[in-house]
Amino acid sequence: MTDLSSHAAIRAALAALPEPDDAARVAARKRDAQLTKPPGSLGRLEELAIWYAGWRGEARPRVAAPQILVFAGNHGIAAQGVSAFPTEVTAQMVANFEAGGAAINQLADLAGARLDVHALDLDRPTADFTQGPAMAEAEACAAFARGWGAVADGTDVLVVGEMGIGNTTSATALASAILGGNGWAGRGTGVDDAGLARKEAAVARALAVNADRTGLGVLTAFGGRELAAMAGAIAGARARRVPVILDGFICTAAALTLWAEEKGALDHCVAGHLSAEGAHGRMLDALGMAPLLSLGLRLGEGSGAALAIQVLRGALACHSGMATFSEAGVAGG
Ligand SMILES: O=C(O)c1ccc[n+]([C@@H]2O[C@H](COP(=O)([O-])O)[C@@H](O)[C@H]2O)c1
Ligand SMILES: Cc1cc2nc[nH]c2cc1C
Repeated sequence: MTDLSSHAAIRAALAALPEPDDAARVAARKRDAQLTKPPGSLGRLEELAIWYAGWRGEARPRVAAPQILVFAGNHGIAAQGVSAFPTEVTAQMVANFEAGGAAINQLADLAGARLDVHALDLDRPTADFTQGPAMAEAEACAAFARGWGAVADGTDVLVVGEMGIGNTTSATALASAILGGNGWAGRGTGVDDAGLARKEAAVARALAVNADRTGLGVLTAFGGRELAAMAGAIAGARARRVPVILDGFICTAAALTLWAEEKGALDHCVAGHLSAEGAHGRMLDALGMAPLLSLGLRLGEGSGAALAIQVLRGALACHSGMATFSEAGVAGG
């Protein structure tokens, strides 16, 4: 069992994460060059397939066992009037996930994905981070470990999603602390101008009150448990050589904390989509990631990333299934 019981232990685990398999990546690139298409004509699908092949250690892989993890948490900061919805909605939506009634249930079914929902102490919200850290170190580490351990045996691509009223304020504080600058706050579930001003004020106070600017430090200070669990799942997937498709604003903010610790920590991740939450694109730019889809979604739950599983499948169907020029007797390859 990997020790994840402190920031120091998690840092050691992050430093030990595996790199992609170079031989598989080279073989996949060679195969791509031989397929019956003009070079580069499958656009980003080509690099996507080669990236996936490297992480899986196979030159002709397929996605057979996608997993979607949804983590739910409640936030002390929600009491500051930073969301358009009441905090009870977090638990109510978890019940909806369990009954099969949410958007992510439909998209998981469509992708043939296993869906696991982890509700993290919903009746015990994190502390209001305008007063001090949202979590104690041990609490954040426990949530991180829960995420790390939630990746199922046999999973070959992971989507991480979340549900948590107030968590766009948490994600905004993370982005502000790690990337600096202003303008990270957006409308989340649909706050009005006054709500947006409250979010901005809350984040400014939070940054003044919490001094630690390391990735794990800010995750503990501003993160909900669901953000810590998402970070843990993203890192835990890497430990198992499972590529990850990132979802929207909150998921990317959780991922950003790993990047702040180790610049290569997200090499096994792609951005599934561009959220309509205003600053998501800026966050992806900072990570050097281009989203696969841009559909104006701002739901969370892993919804945009779940749709992007099918884009990855398309890339691999072509890469692994197409004939080469010599196999098909097509001239010019
Ligand atoms: O994924 C996104 O980009 C996204 C953008 C805006 C809102 N959300 C969802 O809305 C909730 C947080 O919004 P809020 O206004 O309560 O901070 C949370 O449950 C998220 O899943 C998600
Ligand atoms: C209804 C509802 C569903 C959600 N799913 C993810 N975040 C959400 C926020 C709300 C408010």
